Amino acid sequence: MLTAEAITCRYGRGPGAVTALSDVSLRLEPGMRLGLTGPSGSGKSTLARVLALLYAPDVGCVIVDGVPVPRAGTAAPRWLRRRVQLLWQSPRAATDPRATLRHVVGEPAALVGDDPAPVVEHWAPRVGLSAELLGRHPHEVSDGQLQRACLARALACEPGYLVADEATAMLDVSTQAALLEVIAQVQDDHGMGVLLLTHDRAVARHWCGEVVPIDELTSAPERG
Ligand SMILES: Nc1ncnc2c1ncn2[C@@H]1O[C@H](COP(=O)(O)OP(=O)(O)OP(=O)(O)O)[C@@H](O)[C@H]1O
Repeated sequence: MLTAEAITCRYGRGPGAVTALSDVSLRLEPGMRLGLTGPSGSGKSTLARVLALLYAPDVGCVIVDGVPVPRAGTAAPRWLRRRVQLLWQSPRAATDPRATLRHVVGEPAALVGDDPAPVVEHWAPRVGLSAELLGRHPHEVSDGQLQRACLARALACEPGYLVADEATAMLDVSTQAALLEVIAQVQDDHGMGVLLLTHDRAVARHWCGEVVPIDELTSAPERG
């Protein structure tokens, strides 16, 4: 289970500080498909980053499979960070423009000193990336193709939980459906929990077993 317990997250200090999340609690079970909806600025990306252990909250804690994540100042161990993978809204911001898609997909294996080739061979076809596309750089592929590479990279970590932050928002309807179908298939095979954060309630309702508006978990962002 991936748990956020009473998370409060602020940006800045003093009178200009923004409270992006206030006392948010959430549970994501393995195999669950949970949709979290909210308008722009409601704190979705902040929550996504807290859950993916990229931001330490000011108050509260994240618990991954029963293991509380260390507070700010102490890096969470790599195995814990790999358990929760984040699929970003913008694949271009999440990839090195100099890396080929093959390197993007193989990155998690390379980082731990494993041979990336078998990992790429396994995951690229699953997300619909051909060998020819794998040889291209981000500027030589479409957003949808690059997001497929980012999805393969996330899945190559064999995460227990996938947090998708507006991950299909920039894609056309058919590419969006294809990507969600890949996630659904991998979820069926591996039982990972998926949190879909989106402003699009129709997509969330169509795809998720349960949909919760973020303002039911938190107060709206406020000054101070
Ligand atoms: N680095 C930052 N510094 C200061 N304020 C920030 C920062 N990042 C986000 N915020 C503020 O925190 C609040 C929540 O932002 P967040 O990006 O989490 O919302 P969101 O729901 O993901 O929005 P969007 O859908 O537009 O990405 C907003 O008021 C935003 O302006």
